[in-house]
Amino acid sequence: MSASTSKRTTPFTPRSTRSTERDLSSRLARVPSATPTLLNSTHKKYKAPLSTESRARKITALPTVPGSPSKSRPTSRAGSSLGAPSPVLTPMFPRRDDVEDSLVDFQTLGVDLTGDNAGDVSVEFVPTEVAVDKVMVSVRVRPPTGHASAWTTSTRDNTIHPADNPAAKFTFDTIHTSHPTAPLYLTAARPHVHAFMSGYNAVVFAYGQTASGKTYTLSGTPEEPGIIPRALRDIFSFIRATPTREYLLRVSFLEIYNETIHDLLSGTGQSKGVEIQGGAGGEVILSGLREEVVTSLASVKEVLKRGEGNRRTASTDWNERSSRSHSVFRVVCESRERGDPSANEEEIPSNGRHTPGLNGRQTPGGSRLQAKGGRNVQTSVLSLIDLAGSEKATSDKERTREGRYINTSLLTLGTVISTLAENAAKGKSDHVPYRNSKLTRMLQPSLSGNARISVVCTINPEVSAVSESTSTLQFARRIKGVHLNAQKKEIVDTDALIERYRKEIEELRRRLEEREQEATREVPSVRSRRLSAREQIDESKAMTDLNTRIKQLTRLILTSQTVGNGDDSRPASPIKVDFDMSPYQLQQELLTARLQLESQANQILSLEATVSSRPALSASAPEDEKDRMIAEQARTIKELENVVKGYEGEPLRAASEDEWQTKLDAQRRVIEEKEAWAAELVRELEKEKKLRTQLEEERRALAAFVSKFDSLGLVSAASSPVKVMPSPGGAPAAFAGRREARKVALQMTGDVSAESSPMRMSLDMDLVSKLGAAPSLLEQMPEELEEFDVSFEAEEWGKRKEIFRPSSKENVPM
Ligand SMILES: Nc1ncnc2c1ncn2[C@@H]1O[C@H](COP(=O)(O)OP(=O)(O)OP(=O)(O)O)[C@@H](O)[C@H]1O
Repeated sequence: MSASTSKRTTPFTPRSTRSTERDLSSRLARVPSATPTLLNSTHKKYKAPLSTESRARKITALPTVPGSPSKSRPTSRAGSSLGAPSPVLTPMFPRRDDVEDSLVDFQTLGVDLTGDNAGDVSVEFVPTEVAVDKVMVSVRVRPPTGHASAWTTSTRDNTIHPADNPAAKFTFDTIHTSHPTAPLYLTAARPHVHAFMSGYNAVVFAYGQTASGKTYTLSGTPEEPGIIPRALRDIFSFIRATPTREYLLRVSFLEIYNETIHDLLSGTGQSKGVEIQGGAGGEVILSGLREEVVTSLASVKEVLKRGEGNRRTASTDWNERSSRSHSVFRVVCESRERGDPSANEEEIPSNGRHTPGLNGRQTPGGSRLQAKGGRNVQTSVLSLIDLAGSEKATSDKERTREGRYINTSLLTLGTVISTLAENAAKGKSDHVPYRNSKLTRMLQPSLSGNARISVVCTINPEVSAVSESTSTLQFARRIKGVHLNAQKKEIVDTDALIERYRKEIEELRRRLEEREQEATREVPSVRSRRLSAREQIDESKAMTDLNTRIKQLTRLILTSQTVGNGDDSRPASPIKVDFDMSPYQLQQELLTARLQLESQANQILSLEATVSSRPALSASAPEDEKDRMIAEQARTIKELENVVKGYEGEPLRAASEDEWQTKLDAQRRVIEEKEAWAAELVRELEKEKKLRTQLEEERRALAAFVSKFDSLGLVSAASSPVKVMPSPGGAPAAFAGRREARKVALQMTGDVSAESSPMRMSLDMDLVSKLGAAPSLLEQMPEELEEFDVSFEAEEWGKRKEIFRPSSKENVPM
């Protein structure tokens, strides 16, 4: 959709003062695009689609726009009456070859038009029928705004001609020039709606230049409802007035935009696109198109509103809200005769239980449902089409592109109509180019003759639009020449939804009956002992599900007794409250009920657990046995209370104290053992400390001794004639040499035993480092011996005397 293209807000609101538009809006807000799927999802066992979307996928041949009844299905005897005129209705118009003479005077329809022209067309159904072999053509001239109309009309002889050219006269079935749509509806659409309800396919479409009033005619406004809302009201009136039949209605809404079909009910962005496929016998199948079952005027209005909201409209040079697509609102009606109209088969007891077969009552559905293979089902389709208007190129590029698609498809429609008219007039069978556009392809079965067709050609009264209006009138005249031969489709159709629902209801009732019989076979007390609470809940849930499903399906099938009267706000009976609910609301109700059931089931389970934890005592046990058990329970409770309160003197408490004392003693023993171990550790630690102190003292004494000894050694070395020369080992080697010399000297004096001298210990570097004592003498030497002269005469280096004094931080050169 182009950026400038907007969604159309619904132009349709019921006019009735009792209608609840707010109520409808709130319903709409809660209805998702795929409501029937939700509903199905909760009924896995007993499901049947309430929407035929899924059905379309399964059987691929939706009964959409059925063509000739040449389907390879068995036809009943009644099927042989295909194409025969309805025995109930008498043709209102004589068959005439001269289409110009085949005019309709709505005054003869027996409908009072002096009253309400806007909303409630009728409450009572009045059978009418139109000429069946010709397209009904009506012209509606939009009331002029400001200046005089460029056209002169006569509603007496239904003629129209340009105001300045009386010779160029056109004659049609009816001419309308007024604001109200009711007169137009009564003549141009109502007979077709009735034909549709009687089993014929019907098409009503509006054709005309842009801004000439097509949408106004089809959809209308809240004040002036158009053909679609009026037709829907009439459909429900028809059902109410026909007690001999039962009906199933489903609707779909699509648009053809830029030669692509979009499903207006599938929600924005969700549409996968609808494809046209050929079916058996010239049928056209719209695969992927969603159909929704409707059960009341309110529910169908909700669908209409949803679809209208999804239509593409935009402001153009000529129309502020121009339709940029062809829209098709389709109603499919399946109907069949009822067995005994006086018996209200749909009535279900308010408790939701329907126990047919019990107490000698009749089998569910009565004898009519016993017939194997079902009965004749009539299927017909009503298509209400708002075509996009032909237009010239506009200032907007996107609008021009759309306009080109619109004009092309309208041109194809014109060509198809011309060919058909020519074929009919001259008895030819020239190729008809249906496939040149989606619109004509989709309308092929209807345009081929198998539908009652009514066209409303809308005219813009402006002088500037005369040539476009003339072209519209020429199209209208051409289409009058198309020959129709609509046939009723009445066959034994096991695929028909109404038949499938009936069968499912039958099956569900049988299952329900079986369960109920099984439940009542056993004595309730025996049964409750045999089944656990959970199983009983499951059983009851399954029965409730069956009942709910039966009710839902039953409500989808409409009869004169069950269908609402079209009043949105005041249901006629408690059951009809549900009739006004959308499938989504029903689904929500079901979910809520299920949640309640679930929570009740949990409560029952917990109660069951409580009961099972109690001592088994049957209700029939002797009284003294009961008393004994009660007394025992009371004693236990008292003992427990005593323990809690710390009451003394009771044997129970004494036993408990002994137990705790034993535990306490054991704990004490553990603590004592741990304390002894800790004391041992402390003692060991003290020992270690002492040893460390002793070693530290020895180290200090040794350091002092070594220092003193070294100083003595150096003095004697200085006085010695032997010169100390740098050796290749460096200072460490020199010290090692001196140490050896000192050792020898000490041994010679005999003052100190080499074995017992602390020096030996201090020289044991490994031990010192292990004890963490001060570094060895060698390591300490640079700092501690600073006052001593440790310089060397470096005679070898450059043959000159030089004092080499290493810094305290540097290593002695090697
Ligand atoms: N018979 C009528 N009485 C009163 N107002 C009308 C009538 N017909 C059309 N109008 C008004 O004329 C305007 C254009 O009408 P509408 O939108 O129905 O035209 P359209 O043919 O559908 O145009 P498009 O093809 O561009 O969608 C609207 O404002 C509508 O209310």
